[in-house]
Amino acid sequence: MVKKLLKLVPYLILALVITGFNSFLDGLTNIRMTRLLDLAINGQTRELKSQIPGMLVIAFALVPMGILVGIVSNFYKRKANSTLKQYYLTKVFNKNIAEFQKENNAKYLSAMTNDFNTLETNLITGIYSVFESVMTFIVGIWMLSTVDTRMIILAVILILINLVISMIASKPSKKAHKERSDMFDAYTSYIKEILSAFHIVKNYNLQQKVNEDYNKKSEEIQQKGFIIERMLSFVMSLENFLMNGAIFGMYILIGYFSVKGSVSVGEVLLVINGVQKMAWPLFNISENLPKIFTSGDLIKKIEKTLKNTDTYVESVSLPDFNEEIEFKNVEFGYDDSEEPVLTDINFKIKKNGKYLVVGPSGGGKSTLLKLFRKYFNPTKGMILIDGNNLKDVIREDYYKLIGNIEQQVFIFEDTVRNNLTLYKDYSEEEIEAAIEAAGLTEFVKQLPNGLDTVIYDNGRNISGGERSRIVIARALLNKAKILLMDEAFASLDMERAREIEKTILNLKDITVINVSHVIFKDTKKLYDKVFTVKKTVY
Ligand SMILES: Nc1ncnc2c1ncn2[C@@H]1O[C@H](COP(=O)(O)OP(=O)(O)OP(=O)(O)O)[C@@H](O)[C@H]1O
Repeated sequence: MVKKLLKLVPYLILALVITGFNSFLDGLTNIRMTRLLDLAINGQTRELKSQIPGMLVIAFALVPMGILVGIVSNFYKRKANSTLKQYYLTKVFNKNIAEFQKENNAKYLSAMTNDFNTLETNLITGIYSVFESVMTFIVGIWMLSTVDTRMIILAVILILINLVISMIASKPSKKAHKERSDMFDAYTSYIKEILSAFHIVKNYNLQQKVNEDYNKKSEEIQQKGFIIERMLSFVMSLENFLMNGAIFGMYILIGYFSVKGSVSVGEVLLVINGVQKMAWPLFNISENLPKIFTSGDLIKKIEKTLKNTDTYVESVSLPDFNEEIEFKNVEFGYDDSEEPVLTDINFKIKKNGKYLVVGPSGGGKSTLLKLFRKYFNPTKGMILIDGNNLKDVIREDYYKLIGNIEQQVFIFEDTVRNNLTLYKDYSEEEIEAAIEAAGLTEFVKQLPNGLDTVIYDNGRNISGGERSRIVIARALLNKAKILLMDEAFASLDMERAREIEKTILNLKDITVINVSHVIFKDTKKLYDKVFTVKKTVY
C-alpha cells in the first residue's frame, strides 16, 4: 500500500506546486497592499497610481489560481482514493478461497468503508493539508521577514512547539484509533448479520433484542470516538495557549518597533496579517500530523487482512484434464475440529464419467467437494489429477477446467445474457444450447426483453428454480471439463430436476460429480458409480 502511495507523489507535487504558487501570489498581494497603504498615508500619489495596475493584475490572477488549486488538489485526492481502493480489491481477490472462507468477510467491508474513510481524511487529505499549511506558513514568514528578519526566530520557535506537541499527541491517539477501527470491524459484521437475518428478526419478534445489542455496540464506538476527540481537544487547547502566547509576543515586538518609529503603519498591518497567515497553518499542521502518524498502524492492519497465510508455491500447470482424478489415502480435518471429517479415502474417477455422491447429513459430502474444488488441501494423503498432485497444480489452471453449481446461487445485477456468459464471448447457438439443456427456454421466451432483460438484486425478480437453472446453464456454457454439483436440484420441482439431470448425464465431454439428496431411480442408473460418503468414501 505504501508503494502505491509513493506512486501518487507526482500528483501531490503537481497539486502542491500550484497551491504554492497561489500562496506566493497571495503573499505578494498582501505585501503590495501594505506598501500602497504607506504610500497613501505619506501622500505619494504619483507613486501610488503607478503601483495600482500591477497590484490589480496580481489580485485578479488569484481568482483563476484559486479555481486551479481546487481542481488539482481534488484530482490528487480522487486519484489517491481510487488507487488505494483498486489495490485493496485486487488484493482481496488474490486471497485463497479457503482462507477467505475461514474469515468473517465483514472485516473487508469494514476496511473498504470505515478504514478507507479514515485514510482519506487522515492520510490523503492530511498530507496535502500539511504541505499546503507549510507553504502558507512560509509565505507568512516571508511577509514578516520583509519587515524585520528577527521575526523569523519567533516563527521557528512556533514551529518547534507545534511539532513537539504533535509528536506527543500521536502516541495515545494511535492506540485509540486502532481500537476504534477494530470496533468498526465487529460493528460492520454485526450489522451485516442482523440485516441478513431480517426475516428471522421479524418472524420471531426479536426487534427489542436487536435494538438493545445495536445500541450497546454503537455506544461503545461513540465512546471511543469521544475519547479520541477529548484527547485531541486537550492537546489543541494546550497548543492554543502556547501559540497565542507566542503570537502575543510577536505583536508586542512589532508594537515596540512601531513606537520606536522603525516600522510604518503598513508594516504593522503586514506583520499582523503575516502572523495570522502563520497561525492557521500551524493549527492545521498540529491537527493533521498526529492523524498522519496514526495512519501507519491502520495501513499495517489493512495489509494484514490481505496476506495469505498459506504461501505454498504451486508449480504444475495443467492445460487440460485427460484421464483421471485419484484420492490416495486422503484424510482431511478443519482447523478447529479435533477429529478428521474425512479419513482413509481411496477412489478414482475417470474422465467423462458420471458420479453420484450420497450419504447421511454431516457425512462429509460437501467437504469432499471442497477438496475437489481445491478450496482445501488434504491434511494427509494426496489427490492426483492425471498423475499430478492437485496441491501443486496452479489454481488458475485448475479453475479453468472445473464448473461449480453450488447451493448458494449468485446472480449479478445485469442482463440474463451476461449472467449466463459471465462477460465472455459465446455464439448465439452455444447460448441457445445451454439455455435448452438447463430448461430455460420457456423462461427466456416470456421475458420482456428476452436475454437482454435485467435481473435485479441477486435474482429478486425471478424464482429460486430459475436462478438455479441460470447457474446450471452458466456452467454448461463455460464448457467445464469437470462439473461439480452440490444439491444443484434442491430448489427445482421433481419433473424439471429429473429432466435437467438427464440432460447433464447425457453430455459426452464432461465429467460430472453430483452431490445430491434428490435421487431418481431412472436417472440413478445413468451414473457410472454411486459413492457413499460417511467419514470415508465407499
Ligand atoms: N468450515 C467448517 N469448519 C469446521 N467444521 C466443518 C466445516 N464445514 C463442515 N464442518 C463439519 O464437517 C462435517 C461434514 O460436513 P459436510 O458439510 O461436509 O457434510 P455433508 O455430508 O455435506 O452434510 P449435509 O448433507 O448436511 O450438507 C460436519 O460434522 C460439519 O460440522
